[in-house]
Amino acid sequence: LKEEMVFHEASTLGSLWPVGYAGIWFFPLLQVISDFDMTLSRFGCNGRRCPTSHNILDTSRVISEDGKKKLKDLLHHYYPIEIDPNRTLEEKRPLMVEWWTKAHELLVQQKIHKSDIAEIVRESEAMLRYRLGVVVLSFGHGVDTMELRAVCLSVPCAQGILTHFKGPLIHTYNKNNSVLQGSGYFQQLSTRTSIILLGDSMGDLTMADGVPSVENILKIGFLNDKVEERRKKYLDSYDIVLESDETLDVVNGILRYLLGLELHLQSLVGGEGA
Ligand SMILES: Nc1ccn([C@@H]2O[C@H](COP(=O)(O)O)[C@@H](O)[C@H]2O)c(=O)n1
Repeated sequence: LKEEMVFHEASTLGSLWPVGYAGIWFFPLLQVISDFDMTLSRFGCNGRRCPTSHNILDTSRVISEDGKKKLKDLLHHYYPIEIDPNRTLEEKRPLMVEWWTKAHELLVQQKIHKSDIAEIVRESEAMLRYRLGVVVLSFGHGVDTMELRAVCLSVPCAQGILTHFKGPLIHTYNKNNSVLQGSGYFQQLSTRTSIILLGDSMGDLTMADGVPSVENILKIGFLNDKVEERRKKYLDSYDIVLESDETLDVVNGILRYLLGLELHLQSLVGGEGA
């Protein structure tokens, strides 16, 4: 069964639950909605920060020294705002748009070749917490949902060169159905009324807004940075808070538990897959 759970590539919008899985009770009712950066990917390793999707590009060999400096200055200015527990989300939203917009403008100026991207990602220090063997709706942004083995750069390219970023802009604090409009994603999964939501910021809490007929939602928050200052807010908002945990062990434990229940129920009625 574990093998059955390692199937499609993660994080493609519109993907369905693993083909061939015979579950009949819990799993057809379940969807996982996850943030990508610092949630599926790691925040740190051996005492060092791991890069975000943006950081991978920002610090790579395809960016000029001047470009790198400007992108770094933006990070140093806006990241403290992003994680400031004393600012409201309303205050943060326009500033995040400002950050993403300025960063994207700088990236476009760099004339990045699409063909360089996969190698840049391979060369980077980005790491997944775990090779999650299930299909997830993953909220990425800008440099868009980047798998670590091969990047799908969701940006239009002219002759393979980055020309601009496609909208809608998804940043840390606007992740909800408004940015998925027209994708039909939530409609496709409308029978999956139980949700496991994974995030690392207060902005990730709204990722399931717009899912029709939610019956159960379990929100799991990774508290990676400024743990002391932000603990209370996270505990008030997430059902489970994982502090400085670079694994997906808790999530996998929950999925395994559900799978165990599923198999048990199937065996009681002599169902398929028992
Ligand atoms: N130009 C940028 C913009 C954002 N970031 C970082 O990416 C992270 C994205 O995390 P989410 O939880 O929103 O998926 C965010 O924490 C920003 O710090 C960046 O590095 N460069």
